[in-house]
Amino acid sequence: MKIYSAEQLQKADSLSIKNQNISSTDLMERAAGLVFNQIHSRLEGSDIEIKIFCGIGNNGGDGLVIARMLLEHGYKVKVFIVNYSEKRSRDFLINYDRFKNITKDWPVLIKNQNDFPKIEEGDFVIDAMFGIGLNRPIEGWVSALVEHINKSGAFILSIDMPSGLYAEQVPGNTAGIIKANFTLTFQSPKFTFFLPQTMDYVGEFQVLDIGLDREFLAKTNTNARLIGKEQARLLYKNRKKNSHKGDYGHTLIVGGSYGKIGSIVLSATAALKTGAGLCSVFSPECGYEIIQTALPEAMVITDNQKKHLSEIKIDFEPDIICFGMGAGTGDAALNAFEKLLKETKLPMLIDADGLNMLSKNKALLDLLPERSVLTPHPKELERLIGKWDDDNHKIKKVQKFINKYNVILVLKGAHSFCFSKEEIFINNSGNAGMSTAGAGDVLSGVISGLMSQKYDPVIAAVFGVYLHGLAGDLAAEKMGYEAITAGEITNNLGGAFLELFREEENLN
Ligand SMILES: NC(=O)C1=CN([C@@H]2O[C@H](COP(=O)(O)OP(=O)(O)OC[C@H]3O[C@@H](n4cnc5c(N)ncnc54)[C@H](O)[C@@H]3O)[C@@H](O)[C@H]2O)[C@@H](O)CC1
Ligand SMILES: [K+]
Repeated sequence: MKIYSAEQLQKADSLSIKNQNISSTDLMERAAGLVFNQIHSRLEGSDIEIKIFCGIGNNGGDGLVIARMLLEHGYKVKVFIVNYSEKRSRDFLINYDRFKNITKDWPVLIKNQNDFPKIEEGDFVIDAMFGIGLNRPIEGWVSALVEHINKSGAFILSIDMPSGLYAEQVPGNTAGIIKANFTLTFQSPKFTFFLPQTMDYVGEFQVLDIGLDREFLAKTNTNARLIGKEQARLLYKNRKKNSHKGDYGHTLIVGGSYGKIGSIVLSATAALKTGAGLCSVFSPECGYEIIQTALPEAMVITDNQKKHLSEIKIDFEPDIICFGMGAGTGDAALNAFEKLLKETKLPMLIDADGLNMLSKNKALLDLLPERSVLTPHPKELERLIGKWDDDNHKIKKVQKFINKYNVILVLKGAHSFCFSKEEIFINNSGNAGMSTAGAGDVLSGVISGLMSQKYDPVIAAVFGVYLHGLAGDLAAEKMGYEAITAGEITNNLGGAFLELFREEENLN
């Protein structure tokens, strides 16, 4: 799903009005109608009082239409107009009058702190103060009102976006942003819904398709795209009936050190469970029995050194080399890595201590084979590219880095971001139970397994991250978050492939 910018959505908005021969008021009615349906289907006529805070632009206009529809369906509604300026939008004014025409309980104007209403824990609040039109931080008493709402303990539903949040940029100051429990957003999720600094303001979100101009949306390129099941399914490559293990490639996993052999076992298992035809593991000598016992399907080659890597000698050509898990960053391992980089042109995935070695010796970055995949978590990224001021700055730095070294970078997080030169792919699978030791090793194995099957490195990264998250979601369904271990993610990879093609039950 493409993630459009506020500017693109505004353009789509005006084009739709022109091409569909409707007024902007009609479009507002349509958008608000979809919000009403969602609320109505959940509240089912409940007699709870709904407090709606409307701004004076079109987000506020949406709020007024929702208020009218709720009132017409018998809900108890109290509308407050956050009257921060006299520049009311045309559609706000039209809907202000329409609302006043159907009730004697007219909206209450809030003009300063003295007008704040009482909001209690358990209240239901709709936030329709600001949407994509916000172009500067919320200040003064409006910011105090946001705090007042946030502190109330009420359930907060934001319309289009939490008021105070921008669509693309992290605000300099996070005071004055609504902390929503749920956000119903129009046409496209907004980029800030996925950034670590701002995602917590959004709560859960749902996208409502308000039918903006299809042609414009289809031909408009976006900087970022959200990857859910529908998008991931399209990335899957069928296995042919007439095939053998050689058709699915040979993954070589290189890493491990004394006490950290488990990491490469996890990666190798995940590569095989993702469909690699063959998998070899290169480890220090101490890994030999452990790997052969834990994973009889893998072949094992060992270093001359017992406890750490020192020289990576192999007498075959794998399809992908996955390097770094549990390898440590000692001089011997660093030399072995440097020699490997100098000698190979094979596609590579670099993870964990492989990334730390690159950070320790930046000259090695120039030796990376083209379109290698790097999979850092935030700390590893910071070592690699240096500190950043905020999430937008971080993204700019990553983009500069991947262009300079011609690599693909997966930044792991609650929503992992896959950076390619062309686009950012934001992953929408996975859960907090996956924050567990070894989950990253499994991810490297999954992506390597796909690369060995000749998935393009960008697709392998995007698809691998999605599958890994989906396997974690399946694990969570069976055992809850806390009991998920890295091995459980791997155990659910098969289920994740099946889940990709399971049709959702249509309850409508
Ligand atoms: N673009 C679309 O696709 C559609 C938009 N709709 C609604 O319209 C919203 C956008 O409406 P608007 O463009 O009127 O803008 P908003 O309602 O988001 O903001 C109101 C106005 O306040 C002013 N403003 C910005 N920052 C301010 C600040 N810090 N303090 C005081 N005033 C400030 C701006 O001039 C802006 O026009 C969307 O978020 C959505 O809710 C829907 O009605 C349906 C279709
Ligand atoms: K809002």
